Amino acid sequence: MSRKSSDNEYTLRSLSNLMGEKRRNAKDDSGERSLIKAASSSSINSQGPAPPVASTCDLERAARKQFQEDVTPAFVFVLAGFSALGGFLFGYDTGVVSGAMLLLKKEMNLSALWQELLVSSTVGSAALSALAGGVLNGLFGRRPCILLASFLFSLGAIVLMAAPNKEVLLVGRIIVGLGIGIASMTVPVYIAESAPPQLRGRLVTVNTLFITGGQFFASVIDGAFSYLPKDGWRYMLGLSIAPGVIQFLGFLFLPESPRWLIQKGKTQKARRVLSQIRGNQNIDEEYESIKTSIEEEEKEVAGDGLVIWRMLTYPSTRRALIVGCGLQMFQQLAGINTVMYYSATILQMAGVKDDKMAIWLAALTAFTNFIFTLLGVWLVERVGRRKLTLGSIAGTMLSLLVLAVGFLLTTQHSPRVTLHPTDPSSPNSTCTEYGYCDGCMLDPDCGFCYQMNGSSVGESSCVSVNKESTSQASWGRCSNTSNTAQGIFWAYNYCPTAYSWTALFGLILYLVFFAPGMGPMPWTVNSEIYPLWARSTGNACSAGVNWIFNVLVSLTFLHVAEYLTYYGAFFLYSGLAALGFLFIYGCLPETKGRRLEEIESLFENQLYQLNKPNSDLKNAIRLQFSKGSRFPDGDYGVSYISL
Ligand SMILES: O[C@H]1[C@H](O)[C@@H](O)[C@H](O)[C@@H](O)[C@H]1O
Repeated sequence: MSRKSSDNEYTLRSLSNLMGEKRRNAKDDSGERSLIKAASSSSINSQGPAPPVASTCDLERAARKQFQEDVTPAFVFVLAGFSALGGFLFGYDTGVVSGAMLLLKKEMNLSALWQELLVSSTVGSAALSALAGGVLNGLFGRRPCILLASFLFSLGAIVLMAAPNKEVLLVGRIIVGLGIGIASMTVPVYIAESAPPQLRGRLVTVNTLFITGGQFFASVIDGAFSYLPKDGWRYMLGLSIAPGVIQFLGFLFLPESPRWLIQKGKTQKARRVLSQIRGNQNIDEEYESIKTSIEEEEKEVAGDGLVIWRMLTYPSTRRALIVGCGLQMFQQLAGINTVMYYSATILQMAGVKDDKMAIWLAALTAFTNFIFTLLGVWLVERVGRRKLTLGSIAGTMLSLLVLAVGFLLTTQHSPRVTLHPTDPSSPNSTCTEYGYCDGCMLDPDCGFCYQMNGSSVGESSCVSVNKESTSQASWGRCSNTSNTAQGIFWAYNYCPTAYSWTALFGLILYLVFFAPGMGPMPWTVNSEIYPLWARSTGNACSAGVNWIFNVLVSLTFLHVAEYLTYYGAFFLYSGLAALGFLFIYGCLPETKGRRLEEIESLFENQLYQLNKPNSDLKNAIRLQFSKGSRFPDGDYGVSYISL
């Protein structure tokens, strides 16, 4: 018998067992029951074509529902929820700092260098601890790492809340960063290793939903506490203690990953944990398959040396590592954090004049990012990782083009500077020399002060910005924000033109496309593509790459914008997203519905595997149920029954 037909037979047997199981469990008088019965009898009776009693989609839906009822005890959701608090803290602590900084720089009189230090120290230490997290995960397991991360989050929150000076603040931000790095690489792995295959993508993606949820919550807290006359930043930075402590307490009771336990030879404990997280399911088959694959892995990759070195030596893990790190790199190169950071300005450009609104507008952007990540949670098991990521990066690339064209149009229609007064406080200021708003707005020391004449820009000047608060000029008509009532406006970082709305349109389009795919998929895919022996190291490297490129992109954005102008910067990001598309198209296989132990094989002969998701199972079903009737194209998400 050929390999292919024996595979099909195996799949059919699994299908028929599953259906048989369902038949035994099915309740009287259920429509689904008759579907399942018909399916199972035709599976067992493979003599000739069965009558097309029901569409394959109905069958699949029925099977999916029944199967999920059978195998998904609530415990898995509790476990994923507590773990994803790590994602929430990642989002909260990276998001809250922008609002806190507005208050801190006034209260502590922070120089630009200190502001920069307080923001990037967290991302920098996250990069280091993500890399170190690989070793910790391998040695001590996932649970102690999550406990450590939540301890660091809570400790960091206390230090930040009580900080008497900027030096202590810096220590607090570094501690929090160490927590973020460890959580960012451990949580997806822990969820992926505990979830049943048909829910794995969805549950890991929930972690990114929590990241964007944390960012949204942070922006709301920033808005709310910005009204406090004093010490608002202490609440902003300290609030993360609550989820940190909840996660810590929860993880005192949650179990270690069963796969890590099996790898360490703690087989009894592993069986206990598997039974706990699989509820009434028989765990023997899953346990044996994990154990066998670990034993095979150990035989194949036996040897000393650093794991990273062994990963680079084996073609399949090398490819997986390239795919994982590449995805994370392109996620950041597509400019998500720049776009989010710059969103308030983009919205102001589009005509929102009230300065106090800026902080709430940033919340709106974070909310869009959050809501569309939810779409990703819904889509990931329906369309699969590959299609979702490809669609997302293609849309991201187009939206970046729209943003670039929007900025190009605003540059081309940049208003003239009509007045050139002398700055009384600093007569040598170069601001007043700019001829057009465009040059003025690219200079970080200057802003554009203008009067509206109906719908067009009237008298205008370029003057120096108030260093304390960029929402007003240091002198003249725009040094008093109440002048807006008389039609006098201050534009810092942007130029008012009739085309400004195009950038807003680009921003929304960007988030709609980025959030469901490029936001979560790099994390989700990385949690599943490495074999167990390489999983901690693989995730550590790819999370490290994510953080390193995060720092790089945010630190270089203003310089890039200065050299290439804003539209040039967005054209550049769009080009990078196009490269990302080619990379993903060429390298990312579909992992949906497969057991973690099967996924390594997808990287063995990449070209063959890329477009072959679940084809054996599809063929099997097609053979059994659809002779003579059309089997629609596409992936049905039936793969979870390929036991
Ligand atoms: O997946 C997340 C998410 O997209 C966040 O919004 C972003 O700030 C992070 O950098 C990214 O890793």
